[in-house]
Amino acid sequence: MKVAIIGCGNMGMAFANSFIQYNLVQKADLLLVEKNQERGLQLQEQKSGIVVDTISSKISQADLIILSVKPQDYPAVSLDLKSYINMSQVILSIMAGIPIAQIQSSLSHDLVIRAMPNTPALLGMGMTAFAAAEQVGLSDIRKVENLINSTGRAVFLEDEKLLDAVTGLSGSGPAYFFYLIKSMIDAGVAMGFDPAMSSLLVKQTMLGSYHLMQTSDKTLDELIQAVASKGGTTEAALRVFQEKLVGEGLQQGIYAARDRAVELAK
Ligand SMILES: NC(=O)C1=CN([C@@H]2O[C@H](COP(=O)(O)OP(=O)(O)OC[C@H]3O[C@@H](n4cnc5c(N)ncnc54)[C@H](O)[C@@H]3O)[C@@H](O)[C@H]2O)C=CC1
Ligand SMILES: O=C(O)[C@@H]1CCC=N1
Repeated sequence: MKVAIIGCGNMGMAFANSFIQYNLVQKADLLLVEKNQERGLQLQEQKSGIVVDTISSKISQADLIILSVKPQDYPAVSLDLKSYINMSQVILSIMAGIPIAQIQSSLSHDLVIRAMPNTPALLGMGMTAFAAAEQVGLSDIRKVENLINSTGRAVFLEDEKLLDAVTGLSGSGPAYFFYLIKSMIDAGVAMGFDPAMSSLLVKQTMLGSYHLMQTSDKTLDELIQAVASKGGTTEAALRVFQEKLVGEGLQQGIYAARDRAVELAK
């Protein structure tokens, strides 16, 4: 399969490297279109594929074209791409917010799949949800799903609109996790630990808790109760979280991310 990736930053290359690692795409069949000169040179040194800096007739040979530029850069990309695209090519967009219909009309092209991955894709541990235009056949959906599976887990959504919620939940989700960990490490430092010790205490706690959650029969509420002794320390912390509306704040943040995804299409 020949694949072209337009925009070879964090996510574009997370995808490219997974395809190569699992032998789904050969390096000779991977066209990397990267506008930034410095980044292009870096990719050339890494020998991950054929690196070019502009969209040209070379792209017409690709079976699949992945759009992984920032949504704000898409209008310029679509103007260039429109002249080279051919009818049988499948477009896979991982851009936040931009709906399938908008991509179809800007490229005058039917076969569009839209996906929302996240950065653990760099390790093959990503979570991606995707939806497809009704014109895309099952065989093309399967091919794209196989590729996405090399970056982690994939779920197909019948309702494309939910992709904005996915963006707020799992697309941006890694940042929320790191934010939480950082806040805990900062609290450890404020209580007198050096940063390395605080980091160890927090990260191992999160790792162990994740595995406990995944292997236990208990619900999340029951797991919380198992830590929070009556009249004990955890209860004291949870009371403050409730007073400060930590849970609600987190939820409001997630809705704001979802709403921003909707705005990015405008
Ligand atoms: N970073 C993340 O956690 C996630 C990002 N996304 C989406 O993935 C897309 C890319 O995000 P990142 O990889 O984080 O951004 P990035 O900034 O790391 O990569 C974008 C790349 O596109 C290149 N570029 C811009 N205009 C170009 C053009 N005309 N031709 C060729 N290359 C061009 C830039 O030089 C840059 O290297 C965005 O649309 C974002 O919404 C989706 C899920 C998660
Ligand atoms: O922040 C963003 O816009 C992108 C989409 C999901 C994660 N990063």
